[in-house]
Amino acid sequence: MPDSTLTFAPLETERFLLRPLRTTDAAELHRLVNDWEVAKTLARVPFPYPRDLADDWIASTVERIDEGEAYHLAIARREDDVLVGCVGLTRDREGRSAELGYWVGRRHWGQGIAPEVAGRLARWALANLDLDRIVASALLDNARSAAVLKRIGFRETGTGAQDFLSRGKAMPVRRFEAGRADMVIDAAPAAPAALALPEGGGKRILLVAAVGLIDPDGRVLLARRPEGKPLAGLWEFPGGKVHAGETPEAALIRELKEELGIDVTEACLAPFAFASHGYEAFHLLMPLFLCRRWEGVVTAMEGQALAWVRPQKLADYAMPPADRPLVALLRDFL
Ligand SMILES: Nc1nc2c([nH]c(=O)n2[C@H]2C[C@H](O)[C@@H](COP(=O)(O)OP(=O)(O)OP(=O)(O)O)O2)c(=O)[nH]1
Repeated sequence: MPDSTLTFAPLETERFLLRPLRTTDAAELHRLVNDWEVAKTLARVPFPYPRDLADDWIASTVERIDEGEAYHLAIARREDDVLVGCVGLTRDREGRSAELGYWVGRRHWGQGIAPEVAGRLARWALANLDLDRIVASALLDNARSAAVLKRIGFRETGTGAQDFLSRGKAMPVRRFEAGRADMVIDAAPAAPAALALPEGGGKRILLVAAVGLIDPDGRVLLARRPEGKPLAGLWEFPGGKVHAGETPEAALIRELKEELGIDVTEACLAPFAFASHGYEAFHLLMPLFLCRRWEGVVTAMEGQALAWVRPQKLADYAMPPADRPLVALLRDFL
């Protein structure tokens, strides 16, 4: 489902708004990018940069956002909408990957803008587009750009050569890659007590209750983990952590009200199976219930994406590793 520029909600960072480019940005964009110090680091930017190209480029970015192909956005200061550079992500046509790029106008260097905006766009993309990995590259001698990528969680995967329009030749580059597990999550909440290592060293057991809600057509509800949470972008069974003093059933009844706005009674929660999976920081123990009856209309109360999925199609959705055995069981059962 492609985003439309009209509905593409700008991404906010602490100091900037990442928004679609507008025709009125063309003059400033041209001024900033038609600078050898900027252009020489960019593979797809000619130098000198013709003024008309700024208009064409802006029009093409708008089209490509509409088509869900690429998200090249203006980096605009929140306080006065001044354009300071661009950050972009281009999807691979076939695979579940995309390429990240960015530049900042020379007069705005030295303020830590690139990690702030590139990290935001990468985290947004992994949480909201069906991607498993983001790649990026930096010129071999561009230590600053390599440091930006590492700071936001990218791993270096090797070197290669890439054609640089601005240089009129191929140049050696360092290649980087990040997946969901690599991304540094901003303002991550302090690890809940349940995630801390117990005395003695072993992993804590984290108890999470989850449910397969089944509609009258036999479809199962999946919810997408939102940006900012671990495993963001993966699809999961609705549910959440069991709080101290709660039963798994009570936790689910609470979570389903909070997350989906529906009322479920304990009698309608049928125990089905469980997941037991070792994550790096904890060991997940997750009973999965099935539920076919509830009161109210399933609504994404927290803005999360929801999908009603036919059992045979469940495998098309990227889910946390703990869920894989559950999906197989559910498909056979339904
Ligand atoms: N709800 C749910 N969680 C899953 C599934 N598979 C899986 O590995 N998990 C993991 C992801 C998380 O580490 C953990 C659930 O924790 P959570 O952070 O979503 O729980 P919560 O809703 O209570 O969230 P919060 O209030 O702590 O933000 O269980 C699944 O299918 N459903």
